[in-house]
Amino acid sequence: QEWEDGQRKGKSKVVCGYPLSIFFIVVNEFCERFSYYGMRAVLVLYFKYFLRWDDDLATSIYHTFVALCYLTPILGAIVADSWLGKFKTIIYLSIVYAVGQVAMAVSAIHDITDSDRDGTPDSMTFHIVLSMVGLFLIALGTGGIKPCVAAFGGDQFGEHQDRQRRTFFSVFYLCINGGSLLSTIITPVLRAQECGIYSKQKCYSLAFGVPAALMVVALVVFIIGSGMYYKAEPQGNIMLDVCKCIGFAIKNRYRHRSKQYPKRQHWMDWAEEKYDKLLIAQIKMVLKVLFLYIPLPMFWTLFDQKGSRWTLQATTMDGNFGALVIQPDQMQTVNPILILTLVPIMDSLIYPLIKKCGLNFTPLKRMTVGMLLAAIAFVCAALVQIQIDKTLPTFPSTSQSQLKLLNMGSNSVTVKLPGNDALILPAAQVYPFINNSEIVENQAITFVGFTDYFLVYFRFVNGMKTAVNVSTAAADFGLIEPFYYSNYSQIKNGKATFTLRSGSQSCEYSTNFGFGSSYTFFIHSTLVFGSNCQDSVTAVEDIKPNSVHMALQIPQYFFITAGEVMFSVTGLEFSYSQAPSNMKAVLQAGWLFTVAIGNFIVLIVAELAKIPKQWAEYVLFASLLVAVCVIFSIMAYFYTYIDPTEIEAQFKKKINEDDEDDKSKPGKAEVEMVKRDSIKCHDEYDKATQTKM
Ligand SMILES: CC(C)C[C@H](NC(=O)[C@@H](N)CC(C)C)C(=O)O
Repeated sequence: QEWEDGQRKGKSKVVCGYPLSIFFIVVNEFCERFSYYGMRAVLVLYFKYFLRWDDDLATSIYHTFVALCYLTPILGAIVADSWLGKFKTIIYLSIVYAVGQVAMAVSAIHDITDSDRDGTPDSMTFHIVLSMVGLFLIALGTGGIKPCVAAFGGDQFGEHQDRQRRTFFSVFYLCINGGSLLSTIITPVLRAQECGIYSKQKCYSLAFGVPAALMVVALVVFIIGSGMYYKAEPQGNIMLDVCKCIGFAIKNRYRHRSKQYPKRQHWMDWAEEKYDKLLIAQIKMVLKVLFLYIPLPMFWTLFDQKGSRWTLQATTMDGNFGALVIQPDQMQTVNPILILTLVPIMDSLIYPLIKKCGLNFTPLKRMTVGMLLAAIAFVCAALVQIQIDKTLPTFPSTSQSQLKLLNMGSNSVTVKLPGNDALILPAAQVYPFINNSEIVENQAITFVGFTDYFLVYFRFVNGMKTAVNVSTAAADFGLIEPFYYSNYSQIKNGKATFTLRSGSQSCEYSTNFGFGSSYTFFIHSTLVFGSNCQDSVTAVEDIKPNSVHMALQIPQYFFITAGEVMFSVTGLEFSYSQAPSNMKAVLQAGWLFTVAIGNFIVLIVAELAKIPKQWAEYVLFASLLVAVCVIFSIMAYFYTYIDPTEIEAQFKKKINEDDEDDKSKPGKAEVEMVKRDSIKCHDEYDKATQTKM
């Protein structure tokens, strides 16, 4: 260890107690996350509008890609810990990653296959194949380097630099969020530009090109620092050894299942006959941590719904912040913004304050609190949803029908529907009606999945005896025959002025459209062209404008982000500090694997539970996380913190002593030695694993 610390000191300058080398690592992470999140921000739109895929295909491919990005860390970690070492793995996979990003940028140049120069690619297959290859390379690169970069950063600190290493992981997390925040703001702006050689189209190539450039910058920065890094050597095919050792322990245990054989302290001790004591101890450390990871995916299940359920929730809310109008998906940037403020507050204020109060706020306690905060976030989301539901229109159930009765005449009429009381409908009025008798089954107008949050649906019903043309300054919505209605059309939210025209006569009607609303405009038979037609048109709200303000989502974002800081930042460092030296990247990959499983749980629970009320689904997720949190806290209570470096040092020392011993006393009975070693090993392992949760 001393030798390793000496190596670290010799390699890199120390600035304020921190090795200078970590500067290159955090800048690399910043650029890499910019590249990843920037590309991801426009990916679904690229699928939909460039490749012309439908929503379902676009969403499925998007989620498959994200899941793949969290599965490939295992591959990267195995390559790093067993074969190439972290440094070379990062370099090689970063090249793969940058090539993938360039492939994406090239795939988005429509001019390449646009031989008829009409602005659309002629060979979509070329663009699809190239972008899929690009995405595969990106998933391999980003996932592969992810566990290596974090662990490589941790490696730069010596044994007695725990505090500095903890700070490094916090800064590392800040860089992740700084990079992602910047890119999710910048790349949509780049996408909105128009570019092209023969014809101008939305500039996806630029939106992918800038992230590609940032990945190249990330690689160059990492290479510049190469002379300063401490590079731990890979120690052979460790994963294969681990699998073989576990397999042997299980087989050996089974062979000696009879009562005549004395029990051993740990089932892994059954590998002692064949395997190195150090390897067995290292496997024990890893298994203990992996066991503790079992409940963790539930946190990510809730966390990753920011991008899906919470964004959909925002589409039913009012994003008008005065001078600023926020798009539903832009609300997600609240998370990195809060990370950038909460991480320093936690590190420099909250944690030291808790310490001052004499409380031992251990990593596992922090993670438990983080889970509870995420559950609280979902309770907040449920409360907001209840408010939204109050403002939503009542849609008929599957056994009901919805009618809208329009009295187009100038006198009131009495309407009698089977099984209902008679009702009087005044002249020029509309009466929405939900009927239990199935007149036309389930005939409600539902607007699921607005194509654009800023668009509003409207239609006109013509109660006049002459045909009427409806137009705005920007569009003509066509002629509506007498006593007939137009199809629904879309218009931007805000104020709109319609021109109603019959022959050479016209009049104007103005109204205001709120976010997410839908209207039926009823033109009265009494309308006189040439005069003001404001009073001769009745606006009926099919769907009320969104009235619950998006700011109400801030508390849920606050709690989920506070939870993330306690859970994720701590978990990242915990996974590093509790891993044996030769399996640091592997445990980082195990940590990221919990994210992938969490994403699959979202799909499974949402598919199986099929809860009709969204607020109830939020409460279900919150309850599941609380239940999992209780299990986790019990498991954490029995977890004993270890110092892998110390354990490994003791084992190495003992093995050296044994070697000396063997040389001086040749022919000593092997069985005797195994027994004694086994006892010693347990003592050493126990000594080094003292602290509980
Ligand atoms: C799963 C996480 C460890 C991934 C981490 N994400 C974040 O830090 C988020 N707060 C970023 C935000 C933009 C979604 C990461 O490494 O990307």
